[in-house]
Amino acid sequence: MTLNISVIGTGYLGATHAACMAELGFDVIGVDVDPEKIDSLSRGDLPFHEPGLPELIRKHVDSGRLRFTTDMGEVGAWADVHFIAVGTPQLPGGTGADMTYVDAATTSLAQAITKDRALIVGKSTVPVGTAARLYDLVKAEKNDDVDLSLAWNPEFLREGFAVKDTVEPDRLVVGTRHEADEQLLREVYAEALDRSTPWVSTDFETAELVKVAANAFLATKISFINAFSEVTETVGGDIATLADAIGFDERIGRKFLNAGVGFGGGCLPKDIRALQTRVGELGLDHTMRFLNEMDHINLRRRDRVISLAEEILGGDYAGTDENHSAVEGKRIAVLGITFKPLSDDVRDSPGLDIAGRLYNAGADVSVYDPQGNANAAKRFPRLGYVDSMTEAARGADLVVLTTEWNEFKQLAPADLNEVVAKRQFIDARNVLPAPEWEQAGWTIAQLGRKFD
Ligand SMILES: NC(=O)c1ccc[n+]([C@@H]2O[C@H](COP(=O)([O-])OP(=O)(O)OC[C@H]3O[C@@H](n4cnc5c(N)ncnc54)[C@H](O)[C@@H]3O)[C@@H](O)[C@H]2O)c1
Ligand SMILES: O=c1ccn([C@@H]2O[C@H](COP(=O)(O)OP(=O)(O)O[C@H]3O[C@H](CO)[C@@H](O)[C@H](O)[C@H]3O)[C@@H](O)[C@H]2O)c(=O)[nH]1
Repeated sequence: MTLNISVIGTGYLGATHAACMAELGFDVIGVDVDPEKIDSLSRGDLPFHEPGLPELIRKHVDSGRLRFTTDMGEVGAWADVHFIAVGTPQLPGGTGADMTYVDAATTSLAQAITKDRALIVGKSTVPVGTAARLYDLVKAEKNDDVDLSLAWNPEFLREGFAVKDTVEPDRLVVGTRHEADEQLLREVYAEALDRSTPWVSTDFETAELVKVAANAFLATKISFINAFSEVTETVGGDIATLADAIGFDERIGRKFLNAGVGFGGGCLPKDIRALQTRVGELGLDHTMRFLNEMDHINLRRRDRVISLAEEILGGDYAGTDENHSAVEGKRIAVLGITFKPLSDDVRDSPGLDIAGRLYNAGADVSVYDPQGNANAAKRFPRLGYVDSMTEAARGADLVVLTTEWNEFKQLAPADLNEVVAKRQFIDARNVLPAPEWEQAGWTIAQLGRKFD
């Protein structure tokens, strides 16, 4: 018997998971409360940017193996395995995770299930203790005629590589309370298991904690190198060489040691905050206090870009008095508004934060991003969004590179020499060859390098 699969929540995670499950040969229905998203996906159109995913969605919508609906009743009567992939954003005005969506989705799903046997599988990133709570909730919903259970299977995909990470994950982690639930998940992931993908079978708490531990570790690596950036900016030295040199040690590794304007996105920042909040609720706030420092190091990188802009644009006056910033009235081009390349996601994006702060300080800010303009404009409509790098830089007193898209990494001084008003650049991702720019008459500041 082939399994029918539903995915509840069709955002970055859910739409990817649904399409990849269809690619693996299952019949899949994606469910969302957002009718516009469902209409778009039903036509085979992906409402966000993720390389390789539009082709997969279209392929399986056309083949009939992948459908989308807003009707929970439809999947309750149909699917054997239901993945929960709804959002767990930071609470408005708080630091903990907003569990409203996970709770609502799980409750309405459990009520809608009418099959004799079904398994609900949590994929969203949640505070430890959630799976046990939802397990009780789900069990309370059904009488003994229905064999309804719950498992936890956190997701580790990266935006920009979501399809590959889903189809060929580094590892699969499943938290279950029953052998039969684990066996069912082994059927779902049979293809990855055939390729000897590590299979970590564990309890609910470990499964939930593995996810937040992984993100906390990644955030720590980035902030670790960025803390050294603050030192090299003061004493001199080269942060990229330092990262290369420690990265040669296999115990450390070079990945996630790229110094720059730090981490953003819909995951790392909110997940380290939610983890601190959760351990605080458990009376263990001292254990994760270091993450508070990681968060601060990260946010200080954004401040550093603002102060460099003031320093460069202020000239001799170098900075800010009580009422005025040196960026006031200056034209600034911001290249890159997404939190990282290959995505249109602007959630907690360092580039958008910086562009907004420069605008609020009185600068005339012009923004170009290959994919992120539309999403950024929804959050910060007053910035000047344009369709090319050159348009953004035209007449600029300062160019700031905040996301390392390939087209920015390939930028040469000659592309902008005659376009800008002043040859002044902040490379907040350390991707340009500074000496070449200096030779072409540019003042270029890079994070992690001393700037005189
Ligand atoms: N984005 C990633 O790269 C990624 C990777 C791994 C894990 N995660 C985790 O996955 C979860 C989802 O993240 P995302 O980035 O896909 O979020 P998202 O905001 O892109 O998508 C969430 C979707 O859930 C829908 N939704 C909300 N309530 C619903 C309900 N009751 N029923 C059905 N649908 C509902 C929303 O309309 C939205 O389309 C989060 O917990 C996140 O931390 C995300
Ligand atoms: O050396 C580095 C590496 C990354 N970043 C920044 O860190 C952020 C996060 O990058 P990345 O982790 O690649 O993006 P996400 O798609 O948010 O993926 C993270 O968050 C997901 C959601 O939880 C997890 O599934 C992934 O495993 C985890 O990498 C971005 O702003 C990057 O610019 C750096 O500043 N320096």
